[in-house]
Amino acid sequence: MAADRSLARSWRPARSMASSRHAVNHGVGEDVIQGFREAAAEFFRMPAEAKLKHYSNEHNKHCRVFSGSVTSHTDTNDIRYWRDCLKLRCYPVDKLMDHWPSQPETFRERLAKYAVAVQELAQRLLRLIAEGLGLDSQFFEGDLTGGETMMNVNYYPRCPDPSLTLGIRPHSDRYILTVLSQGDVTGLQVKHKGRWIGVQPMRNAFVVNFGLQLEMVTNGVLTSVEHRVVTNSAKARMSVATLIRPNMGCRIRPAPMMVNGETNHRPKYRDFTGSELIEAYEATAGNREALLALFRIHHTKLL
Ligand SMILES: O=C(O)CCC(=O)C(=O)O
Ligand SMILES: [Fe+2]
Repeated sequence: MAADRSLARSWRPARSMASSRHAVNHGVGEDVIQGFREAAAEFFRMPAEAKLKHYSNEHNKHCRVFSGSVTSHTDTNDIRYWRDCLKLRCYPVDKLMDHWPSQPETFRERLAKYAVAVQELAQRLLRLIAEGLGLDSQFFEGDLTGGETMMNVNYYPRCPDPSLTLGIRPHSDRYILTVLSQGDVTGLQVKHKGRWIGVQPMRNAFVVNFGLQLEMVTNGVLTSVEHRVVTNSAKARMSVATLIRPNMGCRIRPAPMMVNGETNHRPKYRDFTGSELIEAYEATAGNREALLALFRIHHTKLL
């Protein structure tokens, strides 16, 4: 497929690559991206009462609005989180769209187009990642990515004093892959060699972030990206994160192709289910090191 070759040239990962990249030439139409972004922005512009009916802190709901975010267990100061989030399950669309907000009127139709296009892009990226790792190109298909896809539509209002707030705490995403549309306002930062570095927005490009599940499935070859969002006093910001998820009951383990008996290639992580991953993620507030520690195998050294 021509689009695949062009995406591969711009994107194909090497072994041990950096864990957050921009995807361009991705084949998702500007009308699809901007169409959904406009509908989502309109959702957040609705009066508080209209949004309030979706408000919930129940994690299992298919669609909910909430504000702020839990305090990271690594926070020692009193940071406030400056975010409203519309969190919903977005794919497969036919099964889930009745749960989505019915206002604004264009919302469901535009989300359906966006969710299908981004799902297809994620599948193409996963095939390229598998090939880049020397795995079968279909390696990630099936249980590892077969759960209902999640979406965070994040809205960060202008903040009078950004020094007192964060948009989102430092975290790695939990699953295989996140495809993020960050719009054209800065705010996303990734950790690189111990420092936070801003990811400059590129119109219509997607930021692709590797998640913790991918880090463990590749036995640490592809590392998950730690990221956070800072606020600003000049402009509100909106991002749309699409998270590809496993079937919750399936067993997840380092890919057999990536482990063997040699010291450097022993399995670094034990096997676990998608539900265990979620539990561990909640317990560690998405902190990469703390979460990986819960699944790490400690091999005894033979003298
Ligand atoms: O707003 C962003 O750019 C990042 C959002 C994010 O990290 C998330 O929803 O998990
Ligand atoms: Fe994230």
